[in-house]
Amino acid sequence: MKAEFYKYQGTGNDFVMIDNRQDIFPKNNTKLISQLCDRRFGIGADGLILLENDKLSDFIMVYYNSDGSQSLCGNGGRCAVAFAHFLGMIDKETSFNAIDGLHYASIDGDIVNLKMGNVDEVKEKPTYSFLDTGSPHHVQIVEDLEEVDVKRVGAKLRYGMYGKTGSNINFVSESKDGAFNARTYERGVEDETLSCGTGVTAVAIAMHKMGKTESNTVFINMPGGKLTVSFDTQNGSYSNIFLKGPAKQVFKGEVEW
Ligand SMILES: N[C@@H](CCC[C@H](N)C(=O)O)C(=O)O
Repeated sequence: MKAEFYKYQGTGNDFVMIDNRQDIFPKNNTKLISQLCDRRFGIGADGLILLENDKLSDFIMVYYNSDGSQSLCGNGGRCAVAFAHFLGMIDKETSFNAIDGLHYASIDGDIVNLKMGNVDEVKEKPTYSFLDTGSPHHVQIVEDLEEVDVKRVGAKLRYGMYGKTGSNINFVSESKDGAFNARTYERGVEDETLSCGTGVTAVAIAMHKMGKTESNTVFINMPGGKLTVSFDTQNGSYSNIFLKGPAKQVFKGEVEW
C-alpha cells in the first residue's frame, strides 16, 4: 500500500500525520508505527497521528507514541487541527474527538488554541506534583534545569515510581520574566522530547496550585519553543484550560507498507 503522509511539528514535538478517512492504515500494526517513527530507519517522529471521520464531531484524532502506545497528545492535537484545516475539513473553529473525549479548538494562521479536559485533582507531594491532563504527568521543580539528565532521571522515575503504566516526567524551574522553563521525559517515546503539550498544561496547573504563580495565564518555555496555558480555577479544580502555540507543516511525502 502506498500512502501520502505529512510531517508536522508543534514547538518541536513532531508527528507523522496520515489522512485515514478512507481507513487505509493498519492500526494494529505497532511495529509499522515504530518503524515509521524511527529517526534512522523511517520518517522519524515522536508520534504518529491518524485523522479519521467521526459521527459526533469534525474528525477523530488517533494518536500513537513512537512505540505504538496510545494516550492523549496536546501538541499532537494542535497539529491535527492544523492538518484538518490544511485538508479543508474545518474552517477557523472545530470540535474533534480524541482518546479522552471531545476537544474544542480554534486556528489563526499557524497558532492553534486547544481546549483541554478539566483537571479536578492535583496530588501535591513534598518534592513533586502528579496530575492527569489527558496523559499522566509528574511535575518536579529543579534548581538547575540545564544540568538535569532528563533521559536518565526521567526513565528512573517513570519506571521506578509509576510501575508498568508509567508517567511522563516534567522538570521545571522559574524563569526571571515570570514564565517557567520546562523539560519533559515522554512515556512512549522513552526519551526527552523538545516539547509536550499535556506536560506543559500539567506544569502550568501544578505551578498555580503550588502558589508559584497567581496568574491564570502561564507562559512556559520548552526547548522547542513557547506555549501558553490559560484556565479558570475554583476550589482547587481547573476548567476552561487552553493550550496555545504554533503548529506547522514541515514536509510531505509518500510511504509504502
Ligand atoms: N507529546 C504529547 C504527549 C503524548 C503522550 C505521552 N507520551 C503519554 O504516553 O502519556 C503531548 O504533547 O501532550
